[in-house]
Amino acid sequence: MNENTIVKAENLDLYYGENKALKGINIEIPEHQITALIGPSGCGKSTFLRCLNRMNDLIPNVKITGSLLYRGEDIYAPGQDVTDLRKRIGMVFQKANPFPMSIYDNVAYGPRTHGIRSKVKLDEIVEESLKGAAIWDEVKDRLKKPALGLSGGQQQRLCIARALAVKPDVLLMDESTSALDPISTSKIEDLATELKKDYTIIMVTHNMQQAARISDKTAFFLLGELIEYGDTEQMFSMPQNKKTEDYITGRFG
Ligand SMILES: Nc1ncnc2c1ncn2[C@@H]1O[C@H](COP(=O)(O)OP(=O)(O)OP(=O)(O)O)[C@@H](O)[C@H]1O
Repeated sequence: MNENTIVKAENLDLYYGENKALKGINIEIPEHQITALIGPSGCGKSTFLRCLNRMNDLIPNVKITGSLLYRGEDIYAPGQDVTDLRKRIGMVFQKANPFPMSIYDNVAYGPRTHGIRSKVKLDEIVEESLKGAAIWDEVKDRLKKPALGLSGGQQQRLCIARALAVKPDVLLMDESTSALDPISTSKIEDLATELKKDYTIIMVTHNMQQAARISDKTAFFLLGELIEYGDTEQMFSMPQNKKTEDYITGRFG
């Protein structure tokens, strides 16, 4: 295993009932980089992402075989503490999903769940997380106002702040900009680039330009298989596989 590998899958298969959605995935994802997962609809990108913090546990009839390691630790080990795993591997979804409560309480929610009660400490975490998500200046005077009153782009950055508040190690982003306008998208892209200093980011995107713009590594999935994985620059300039080339040049997908 490379020394900077944070996530490693070996022969990972996933079945939804009879349907095999991931087929023998082998990948080593490095820390402090942005890894983009690309591929046509239904090829298994979100399924793979959800394996990493065991979001698939919530779906009935899922069977997983092979191995999936996070910092050398088996994500699917019987004794795995899933709450703790999800604290370390946080997720931001496609659609912003703030809780129907104040901006402050949205961000303080995770730390409170993990037992932090001190107001001074919570104030500090809320400010730090909102700054980390590049939304502090826009909301600092309305922290007690409902989060649902924010614009879509602001709500998504709030969700990123909420994810950062529990100090995760890895941030999973599932098409987190697909519902946003170009300005909000560009803010979140800048943010992701900024955040990789402190976090590892693994993102699903349908936007090829986005993958090319901000990711360091790209993984191309097709029908449940990982077809090609490597440095983004190399993949977009000189793909090794004909199927990758066809996809990134827009010949299918
Ligand atoms: N909850 C589920 N139950 C059963 N099958 C599912 C479930 N979620 C996904 N699948 C199936 O698994 C396969 C992969 O789906 P997945 O959502 O991972 O693809 P994707 O590449 O993320 O697609 P998209 O880009 O459209 O989000 C598809 O055949 C899909 O129908």
